[in-house]
Amino acid sequence: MIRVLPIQSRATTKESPNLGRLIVLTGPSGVGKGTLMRSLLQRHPELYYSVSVTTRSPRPGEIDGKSYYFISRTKFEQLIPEGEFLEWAEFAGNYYGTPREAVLNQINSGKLVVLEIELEGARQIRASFPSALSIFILPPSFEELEKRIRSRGQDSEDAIARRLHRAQEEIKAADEFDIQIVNDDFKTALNDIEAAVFG
Ligand SMILES: Nc1ncnc2c1ncn2[C@@H]1O[C@H](COP(=O)(O)OP(=O)(O)OP(=O)(O)O)[C@@H](O)[C@H]1O
Ligand SMILES: Nc1nc2c(ncn2[C@@H]2O[C@H](COP(=O)(O)O)[C@@H](O)[C@H]2O)c(=O)[nH]1
Repeated sequence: MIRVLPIQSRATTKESPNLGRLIVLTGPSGVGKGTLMRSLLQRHPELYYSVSVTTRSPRPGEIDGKSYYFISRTKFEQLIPEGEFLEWAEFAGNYYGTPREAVLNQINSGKLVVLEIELEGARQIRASFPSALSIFILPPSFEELEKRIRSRGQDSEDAIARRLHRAQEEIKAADEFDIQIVNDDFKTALNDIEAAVFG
């Protein structure tokens, strides 16, 4: 049986200096969130990266339990009412969610916990954890975003179209978040994220 912990509020976090903090990295698909995240984790292995649950099929090279926990739609839909997700959303035809218990345990043990998630989930986290640091990653241009999604070579034409369509809406929401960083020069963007998290 998995124990469901209460969601931490801003007040709880402020009153308990030993508690960790959530950091949310969001932005359109293909902007480079995952690549930036991996580099950030190499520089700072003390960060805890939350492995998400998804109903998407694994891409070549993706490992269950490391890239994602890959589960069926039926299983995901069972887990939602059981309160297993801190946030969840449907994105480009698949479900994605953040495992609640693992993340709350890490925060409670004082860790900085990093989530790399899409817009709707990031909004849910902002509502539940007002003290979370939220960072929106922007592409230098829409054309460059499309180039990056295509150069990754891992999505069907249909998936690319859905992701680009969604990206137009997501980019409009950038101002909702604490910090906006343009991922043009990779190292500059990485340094900017590092400064936002540790500065
Ligand atoms: N600053 C950059 N300049 C050029 N290419 C980049 C830059 N940052 C990332 N990329 C490349 O863009 C592609 C997409 O990056 P990545 O998969 O990290 O995006 P993402 O935002 O995590 O996408 P998704 O949300 O769909 O998982 C990759 O091929 C990556 O190497
Ligand atoms: N709301 C959530 N979004 C998530 C989560 N894990 C990943 N994502 C986002 O989904 C899209 C698509 O990812 P891909 O791996 O299929 O390219 C991307 O924006 C991810 O950041 C999650 O747990 N919750």
